[in-house]
Amino acid sequence: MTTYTALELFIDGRFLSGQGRVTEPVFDPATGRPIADLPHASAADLDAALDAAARAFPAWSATTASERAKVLRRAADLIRARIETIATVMTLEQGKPVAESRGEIAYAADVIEWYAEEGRRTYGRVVPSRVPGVAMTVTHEPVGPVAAFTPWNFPALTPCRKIGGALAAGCTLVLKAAEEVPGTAVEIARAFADAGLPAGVLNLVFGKPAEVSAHLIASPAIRKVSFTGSTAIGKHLMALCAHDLKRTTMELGGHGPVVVFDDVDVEATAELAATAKYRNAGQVCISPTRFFVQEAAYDRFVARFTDVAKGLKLGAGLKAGVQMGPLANPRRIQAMEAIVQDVRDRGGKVETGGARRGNAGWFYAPTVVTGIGDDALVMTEEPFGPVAPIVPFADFDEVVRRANSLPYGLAAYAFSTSARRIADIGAALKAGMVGLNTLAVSNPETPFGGVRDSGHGQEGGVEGLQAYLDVKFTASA
Ligand SMILES: NC(=O)c1ccc[n+]([C@@H]2O[C@H](COP(=O)([O-])OP(=O)(O)OC[C@H]3O[C@@H](n4cnc5c(N)ncnc54)[C@H](O)[C@@H]3O)[C@@H](O)[C@H]2O)c1
Repeated sequence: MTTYTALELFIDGRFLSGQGRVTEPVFDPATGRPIADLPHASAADLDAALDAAARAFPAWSATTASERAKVLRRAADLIRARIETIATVMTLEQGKPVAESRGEIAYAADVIEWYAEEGRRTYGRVVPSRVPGVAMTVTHEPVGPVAAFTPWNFPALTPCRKIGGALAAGCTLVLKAAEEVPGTAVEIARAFADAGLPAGVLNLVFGKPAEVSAHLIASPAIRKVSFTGSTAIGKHLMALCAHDLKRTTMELGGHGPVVVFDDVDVEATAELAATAKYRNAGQVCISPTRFFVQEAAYDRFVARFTDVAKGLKLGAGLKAGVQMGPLANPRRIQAMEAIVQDVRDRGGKVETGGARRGNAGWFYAPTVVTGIGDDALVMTEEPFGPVAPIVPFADFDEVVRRANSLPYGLAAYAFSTSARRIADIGAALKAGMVGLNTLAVSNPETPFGGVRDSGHGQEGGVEGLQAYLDVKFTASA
């Protein structure tokens, strides 16, 4: 019997159980059955978390960056030491293959460690003065208590990006993690508590998303909001933040174009693309999702991509050898059914998949669709699931126009052996992250974030730390 974890809130340094609180069930997406009850924070709990974050802020922001780094590094080490436990919890609640869970958790620990180090390098600068006798400096100060909202697709990495950046900068945090995947967030909070993080610096709450976000963002204590999720909710939260001009980081949806020119090794590129597309069952904001393949390479690309899709082993993520798990919630199943029905209604072709798999759980077959125009739903709406549209193109200018035609701008990719062409398309693609002859665009050291409807602000890299810092110019005579 595989064990899950005790679900609790974490407020002002204390773990609080569901006793006396409203709860909601958490499901195993591989079976569709409930595995635990999640306590919701009451309004009083949310106020306690806000109060704790506000009270802890003066002392935590005054702690030296190197002292903060020690706590962060200890938390990263504890997360690494507990990787098997946390990976099991994550796979049980989210569904992804346990090898993917392990990889994500190791990466999350690296992110915390990176922020610990980078926090010690927030130097500011001395500016050559125009006014004799007046010294001019630019320094950075933590923005204040932060409210953060994380989704269900990366239950460890996304919270750790926000926790790492905020804490390293000297901010305190109230985190509302996704209700689908609370166990991983609780395990992360335990690692920070065990690492000696002072009470109130990190608080973890759950509840009805709309109610919790409205409550937290309305608090004058909160000075910054960091959200990862859909564009529609991001816009809604920004409107709430406008009231008292809270700073925001918005990491929203994307629909990553992949442009494949006909001079590449077609089969190898198709294998790479398909493997990346179906990772985490396609529930990745930087997934390669709109495949534009030059005409001469098109048929071979579709054939090899489809072979990879057909060969993937589906199943519960804890089973050995499983390459793709279930979708994280039934909403994604409905979304896949709607976009594939739209393909059929338009006379498009389903090369493989196009249906649910199995009698239990939320499995959807790895799917490839062709024969559609750029106005098909699957081409205009982020699939956020295992459905891959592949369409042909003729020339450079045409494909640039089509790849840039959506309001999104998170990740974009291109493959060619021509150095000139790859440089040209890299410059032409409108996105916050561009992969040229690679699909790997996420590292702790590099900025992660989008443009236009994909949001603004970065997590990761120097920029990810600056997101939690205000700038102060001082002139001193
Ligand atoms: N950028 C990402 O990494 C990412 C991750 C997960 C989901 N998404 C987007 O979400 C869509 C599907 O996910 P969904 O069905 O959960 O969509 P959704 O829009 O209902 O929710 C997206 C996320 O926001 C949270 N949320 C919803 N309403 C909220 C509110 N009022 N205040 C604060 N948080 C709120 C949810 O708990 C969830 O984690 C996808 O199509 C994708 O665009 C993006």
